[in-house]
Amino acid sequence: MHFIDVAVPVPLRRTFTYRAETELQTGVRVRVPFGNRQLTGIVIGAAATPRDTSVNIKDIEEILDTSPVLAPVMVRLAQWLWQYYHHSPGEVLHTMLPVKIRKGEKTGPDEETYLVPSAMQAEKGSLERAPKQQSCLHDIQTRAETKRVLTQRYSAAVISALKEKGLITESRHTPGPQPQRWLDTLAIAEKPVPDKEQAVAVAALTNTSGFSVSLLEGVTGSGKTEVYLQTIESILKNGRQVLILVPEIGLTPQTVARFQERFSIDVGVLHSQLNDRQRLRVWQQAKDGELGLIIGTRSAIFTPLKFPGMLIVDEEHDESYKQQDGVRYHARDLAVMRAKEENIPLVLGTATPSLESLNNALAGRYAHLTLSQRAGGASATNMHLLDIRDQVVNAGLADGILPVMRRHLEQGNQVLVFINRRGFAPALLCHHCGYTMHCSRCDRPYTVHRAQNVLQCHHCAGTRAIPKQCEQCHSQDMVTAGVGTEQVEGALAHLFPDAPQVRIDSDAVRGKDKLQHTLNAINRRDYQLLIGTQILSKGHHFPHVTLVVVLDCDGALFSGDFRASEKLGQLVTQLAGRAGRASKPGEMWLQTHNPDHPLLLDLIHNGYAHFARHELTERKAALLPPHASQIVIRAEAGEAGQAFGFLNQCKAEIHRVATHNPPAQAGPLPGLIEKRQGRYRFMLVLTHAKRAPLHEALRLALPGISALPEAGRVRWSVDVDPTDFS
Ligand SMILES: Nc1ncnc2c1ncn2[C@@H]1O[C@H](COP(=O)(O)OP(=O)(O)OP(=O)(O)O)[C@@H](O)[C@H]1O
Ligand SMILES: [Zn+2]
Repeated sequence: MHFIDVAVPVPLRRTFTYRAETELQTGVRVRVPFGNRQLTGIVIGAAATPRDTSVNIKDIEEILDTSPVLAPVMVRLAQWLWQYYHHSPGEVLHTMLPVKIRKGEKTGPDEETYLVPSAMQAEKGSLERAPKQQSCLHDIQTRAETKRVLTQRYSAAVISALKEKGLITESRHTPGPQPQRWLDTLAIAEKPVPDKEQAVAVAALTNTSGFSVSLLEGVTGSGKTEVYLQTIESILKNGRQVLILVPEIGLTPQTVARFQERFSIDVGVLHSQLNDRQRLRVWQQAKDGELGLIIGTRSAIFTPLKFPGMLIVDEEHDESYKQQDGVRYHARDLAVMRAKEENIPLVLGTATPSLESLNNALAGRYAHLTLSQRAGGASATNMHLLDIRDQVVNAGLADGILPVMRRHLEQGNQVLVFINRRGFAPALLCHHCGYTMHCSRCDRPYTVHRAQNVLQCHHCAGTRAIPKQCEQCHSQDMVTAGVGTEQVEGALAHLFPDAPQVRIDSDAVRGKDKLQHTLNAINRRDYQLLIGTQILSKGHHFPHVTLVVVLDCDGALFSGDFRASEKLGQLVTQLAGRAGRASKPGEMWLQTHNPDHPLLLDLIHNGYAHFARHELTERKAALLPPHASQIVIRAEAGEAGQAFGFLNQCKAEIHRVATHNPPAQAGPLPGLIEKRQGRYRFMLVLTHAKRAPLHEALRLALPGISALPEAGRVRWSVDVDPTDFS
């Protein structure tokens, strides 16, 4: 009799012991009874023989796999995840596995129709006048191919001719795995000669074996992608797989095409818009070692690899790597654990490192590679502050910026105007009584959207018609306050009627294709004026943009979020990086009411590298991450007192159990957005200079917290290494 530890899909923070006739491999799926249900679980390992064998330990009912769906490395990663993020194993596996695997469905590819050579031999010379048929027959004879693939290569007529001649037949079966299939087509296309720093980086990364983490800190346009391309060349040639993570909106067809074109291999692509079947297919192919290269967003970090060679996290500072619900994991941190478990190198690339990664590099825990020059002779963007105090400002545009814009437009170049707010205006108010139209579920002003003619709440997405009169005093004198992209677009159309313009925000470019078309049109120079939000700031290559204007950066200087200045530094630097990427030099102007602010001055004059190092010393002085560890417990409820009360009880419980070396507890504090969708939001912030005692305190407190009667009444969650305090 064997006792087995099984992770089952329930929200409890523990695994369960079952009995099996035989020993079971770690990572196989099993059907187990749970209460009066039957669930699909994953074998985590052998369990200790229970001390009290009289407790009713149930039998495993069915073993679903002959080989594990999760390799031992991935099982260890899962265990790390549920311990580190204090989550239930069930929820962790839910996050890690494709839906169809979780549901206990059959793994492996579906049956396919193959075209195979028949026993009949072609008569000599019979295909001489049909070269297409000859070549098709040749393909079929040399390699088993599916009908699907062959009909992409040959016309239906060619295939049916061969069938009629009795030279080929159809056969249906499940394809066996074709490990390292990419080696059949792998070829290296023409590539630029790396500059000195690129060459050093490529050499350093190519010479590592086993586990290591390297921070590749390369200014925007310095050719980091080229470094990845040249580094993974030898890895792919050696039959090893490479997994590349990119930010949510950095995964464009151009990115994928760049890798495909360089290597002439299939690239497995994983993003949130795939359906379950597509996702399972890539997952399975990667697991069978058929795909050499997989590029994906956050959750692609869970892709199994049969021949792991290297992990790359591009734009490692990007916020989209942190999941903000369920298991709130950070894909970059997970990549470090994954690389360690797989014993392979990890590359973290960015122009604007997160303070976490920078700190690790400066402390010598990560190798530090730098690219300080732009590639191909492009020069760095010049940055300037525009003091807009006492200036006339119209729709967010100060008088002083207009001649600068005109100069660039007259030279035929493109100008990018950045404003981080979509819609026409962030508020609608009554000019008579001052009443502001607001969403009652979130207690926040509605944003005015002129294009759709609605008011929209940006916190819950709720909409309503734009009222003709004030709800409070019935005056018809309703005015907007503040500026959004739509308003800037309208104003620019008046100011520069000859410059074709395009707006790029999530309203204007819904869907992946729309964004793609717009980006292509920009690079075809269909537009001269680009007005956009965050979407424009990341990774895109705009060779004709020579001027970037940031309409407002003052908000971030006075934010309640201690990461606001780091984020501002990253945003401004990435935006500056969109200008002057080709032969023409670029410049950037930041409109501000605070031209003497030391933060802005440091960023403008000394660049992000200096700015970030200075931020690190500030964080150290304030005992904030990465010089301390944090965990947040959040709670939401329809009544503010309920959420607040629950967190107070959490605080007391932590205080009770963490007698030795306890964490500092701040709160309960209201979230930066106090109310959302009718629920009040509070948080309890735990901070400790050391990670281990912080986690230990929470681990000890969680059973007591979960048992609180309030725990069943409020919506609460644990967020380890929080990045978002909204
Ligand atoms: N050694 C080189 N010689 C000539 N051109 C190069 C070289 N390396 C890269 N390039 C070109 O320079 C441009 C920028 O390179 P790449 O996209 O790799 O930079 P990046 O650092 O990833 O950019 P970013 O972080 O700003 O998105 C590309 O057009 C690329 O083809
Ligand atoms: Zn709302």
